[in-house]
Amino acid sequence: MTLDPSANTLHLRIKQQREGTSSFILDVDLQIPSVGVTALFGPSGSGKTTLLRCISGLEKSSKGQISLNGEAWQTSKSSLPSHKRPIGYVFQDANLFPHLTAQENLQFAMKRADKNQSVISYSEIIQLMDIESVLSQYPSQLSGGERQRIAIARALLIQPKLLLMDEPLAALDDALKQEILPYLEQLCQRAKIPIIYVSHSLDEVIRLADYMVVLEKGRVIEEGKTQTLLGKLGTSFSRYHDASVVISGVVTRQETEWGLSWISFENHVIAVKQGNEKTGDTLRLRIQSKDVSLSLSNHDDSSILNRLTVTIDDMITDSKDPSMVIVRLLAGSTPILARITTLSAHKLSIKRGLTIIAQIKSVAVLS
Ligand SMILES: Nc1ncnc2c1ncn2[C@@H]1O[C@H](COP(=O)(O)OP(=O)(O)OP(=O)(O)O)[C@@H](O)[C@H]1O
Repeated sequence: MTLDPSANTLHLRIKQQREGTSSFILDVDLQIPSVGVTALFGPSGSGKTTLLRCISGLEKSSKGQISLNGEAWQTSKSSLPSHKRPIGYVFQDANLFPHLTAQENLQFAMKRADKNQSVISYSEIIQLMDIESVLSQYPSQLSGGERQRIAIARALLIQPKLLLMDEPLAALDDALKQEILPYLEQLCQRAKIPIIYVSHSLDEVIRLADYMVVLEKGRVIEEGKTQTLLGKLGTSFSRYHDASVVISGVVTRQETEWGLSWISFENHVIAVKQGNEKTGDTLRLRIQSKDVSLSLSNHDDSSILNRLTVTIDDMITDSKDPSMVIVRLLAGSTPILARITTLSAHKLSIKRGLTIIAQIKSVAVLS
């Protein structure tokens, strides 16, 4: 890959070998979009945290080139020290100063702020993270979710050019995760800077990330737009039980008497439970492969509302469970995955090019 330092991307060409006994080598060559959220995904020990540490300048032995929108932070000849890199960092644990109130923690960050950069104002972030009522509390008096919201606000108040988030929800229980995710969604949609988000959770990645980088043993094995990668067969996550696709569509009809909105994409429509959306709004829908079944005929005597006429594009056996296959379907050019038993695939004579009915049992509205 050629490194074009003038382009509007975060360029990372990094080689880093851990000193000491570890044989781990991180070796990546990436051009990450300079807007939106990029998820770093991969098994434990694949090098996600090491990559974030290299970007932030904490790994002194890292070699290579790092630049954001043409501004070089590291070259083969020089390296900007960590404290001079305009980066906000959110860790798994909030790491707030315990002897300062939430507000004093934020004020401390504001003293470090880059005066030439304006990512977000104090009032905006207080409102976005909904932390006004807890500003006078000390960290020990806050819930885990509140602490993490203060930590996110603090990272943004230094007015960084890049935000790194290393499993920011990992230390929270499921209920707190669900509580904080909407704040993160809002933040990710409104932030004017690139965000790199490390997670083990496909659910978080699907909700938050526009772009995905999958690491394995220090190398990039998959990379691309989230929506495109999710619709592929043979990726590391397509065999997951919660493997899903994301479809963007427009609300074209609402039936309030039935509590439904109809979402159109290409020549297809999908019904979803009506929420706050209005006709004309664009929605992102998540369809899990386990919620899609296949039928050779269109049963309009079925309780399943969403039945799409699709074409079989491809199919693979789940390498971890040979009794299951994952079938890639095309609704127009939009991919949908179905996870069905190998026996069903055999009985239906599933093969490429076959026109078939995809029955979708459940659809989640993402945003
Ligand atoms: N301080 C260290 N000294 C030596 N080796 C280390 C050190 N920290 C991590 N490693 C090794 O570097 C490799 C990458 O670790 P890293 O923490 O970057 O992975 P990760 O993908 O973030 O994992 P996890 O998802 O578990 O956080 C691993 O093999 C790990 O054992």
